[in-house]
Amino acid sequence: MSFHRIDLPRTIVVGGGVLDKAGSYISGVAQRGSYVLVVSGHTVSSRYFERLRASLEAEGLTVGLKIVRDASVETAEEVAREAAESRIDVVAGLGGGKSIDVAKYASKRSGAVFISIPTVASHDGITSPFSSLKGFGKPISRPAKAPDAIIIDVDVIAEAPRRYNIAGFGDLIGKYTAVLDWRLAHKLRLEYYGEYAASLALLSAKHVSQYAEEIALGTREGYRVLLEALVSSGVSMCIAGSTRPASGSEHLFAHALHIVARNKPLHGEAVGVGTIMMAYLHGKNWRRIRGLLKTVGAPTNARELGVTEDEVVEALTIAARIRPERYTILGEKGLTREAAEALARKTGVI
Ligand SMILES: NC(=O)C1=CN([C@@H]2O[C@H](COP(=O)(O)OP(=O)(O)OC[C@H]3O[C@@H](n4cnc5c(N)ncnc54)[C@H](OP(=O)(O)O)[C@@H]3O)[C@@H](O)[C@H]2O)C=CC1
Ligand SMILES: O=C(CO)COP(=O)(O)O
Ligand SMILES: [Zn+2]
Repeated sequence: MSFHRIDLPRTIVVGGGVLDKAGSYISGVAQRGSYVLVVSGHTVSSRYFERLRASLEAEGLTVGLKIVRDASVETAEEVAREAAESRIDVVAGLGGGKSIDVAKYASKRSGAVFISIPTVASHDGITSPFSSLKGFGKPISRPAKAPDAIIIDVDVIAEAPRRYNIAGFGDLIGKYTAVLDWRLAHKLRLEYYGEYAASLALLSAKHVSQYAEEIALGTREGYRVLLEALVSSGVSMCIAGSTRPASGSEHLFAHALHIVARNKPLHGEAVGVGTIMMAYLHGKNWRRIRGLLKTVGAPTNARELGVTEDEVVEALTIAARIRPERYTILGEKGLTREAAEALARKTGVI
């Protein structure tokens, strides 16, 4: 049997106000005197960094801050270099997917402990052992490491703009088609397929679908369900050893749209709309996917995404070329312009 290694997150703390006790929760992975580099964005660091710093310093840790604007390969390499040169013991990602991906990559490259502290429920990179970076004209997924600790303050998540938290629902709905694509690649290309990882990813999509109305209301219960599902979808990537269970043709569309769109939608928003169209191509109930997205108030068409019809069609035609090694329902050559336009019209995306 071929070698397959699974690294899982070690400690997960979820609850109200846990940001102020972060230092005590990471004492198992970082000793007193350790140097912690917090990687964060402008908005998030101005709101939450001082609270995090106080809680870490209270446990005898030394704390620094690195503000990042993007999750490009260049930024991730720069932070990794700084972390290695300054002999950082712990890298903590505080923020959305961008900050967490850069921190995760830097911790892997520098050999530091990695702490994931999401401030929005917008993506499942919270737990995944991969960093999705932008570079060389297209997105790339780099192996990084599963978090040594994840600290999720539900009060912070509840304060985040609703649009970001609803995007997390879109990222999760994407697992319906991601898993279909993975099975297809297994059948047509004999690609490794793990039933357990696939089932776990699918479970996260089903779980949030069942609670769509609760999530729409923005209740504590709704956030709890959303966060549980994001964490377990990330675990499915740990188990699979790739992002396959969580990323298929709907993600290729989202990545392509990120490249061509002038106004870039959120990752999870684009994934949600991609899922409607890819479910149609798979012969599945795409109207149900659209209905679920509508229930939570997520975008379901180009106008709501803030992109043009032409950008949607363009993204559909280049999607298969974004990651040629990842076989999906889009096939090897992808869609012609005519087929792309017909698909987007048929599903009401344009
Ligand atoms: N590694 C993986 O497996 C995965 C990675 N991803 C990646 O994650 C990214 C998507 O993540 P997403 O979070 O949508 O995007 P970003 O991290 O790009 O954006 C999040 C935005 O929300 C702001 N923000 C975060 N928290 C708060 C808060 N509490 N209050 C107010 N504003 C807040 C941030 O501000 P600021 O930055 O200014 O602080 C930032 O502008 C994509 O690059 C995607 O590829 C997605 C899924 C899985
Ligand atoms: O977004 C992801 C899973 O939700 C990660 O997938 P990618 O490999 O497409 O970057
Ligand atoms: Zn995603």
